[in-house]
Amino acid sequence: MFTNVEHIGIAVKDLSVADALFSTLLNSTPYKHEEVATEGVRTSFFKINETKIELLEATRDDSPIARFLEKKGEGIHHLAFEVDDIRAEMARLKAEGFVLLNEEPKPGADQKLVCFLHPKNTHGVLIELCQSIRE
Ligand SMILES: CC[C@H](C(=O)O)C(=O)SCCNC(=O)CCNC(=O)[C@H](O)C(C)(C)COP(=O)(O)OP(=O)(O)OC[C@H]1O[C@@H](n2cnc3c(N)ncnc32)[C@H](O)[C@@H]1OP(=O)(O)O
Ligand SMILES: [Co+2]
Repeated sequence: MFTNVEHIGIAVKDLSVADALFSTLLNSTPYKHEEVATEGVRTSFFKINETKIELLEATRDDSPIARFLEKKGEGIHHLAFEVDDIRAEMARLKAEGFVLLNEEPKPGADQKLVCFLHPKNTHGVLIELCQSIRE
């Protein structure tokens, strides 16, 4: 089951520059910085009540974020939803014809298992499914 919007992912060229802007904008500071080497990204997370913003900078030229920036420039990169059972949702969505970009849940940032759906089947929006990893 989809339970809530978990975060909005924003691709940025320079994380420290974007951190400063979003800190001023939100009158807040990031609660976490985390590198996810498997994705070739460095992230910064802001939280306002239950709303999370994930800023993403590429750490490698072959990172999805690097390619996105190359093609589209900075901007909203993906919409992440929290799910209660990522494997069940992946099987359900695959059966419904959505294209899973990873066949197995993979480690994400902020203590999550994640899966991405190809934007060609979701009206041009890259969708991420996130399930919290129980401590
Ligand atoms: C996991 C850590 C963290 C977390 O929250 O835990 C993250 O969120 S990490 C985020 C970075 N990782 C990913 O995005 C993984 C999933 N993404 C991919 O597999 C690729 O980026 C993919 C398949 C979406 C696009 O791959 P690529 O850029 O190599 O292909 P193309 O350039 O040919 O793009 C194909 C087609 O899709 C359009 N596109 C690409 N990225 C996006 C996007 N973010 N939103 C919407 N559309 C996107 C691109 O423009 C092409 O469309 P076309 O009409 O053919 O030009
Ligand atoms: Co994300």
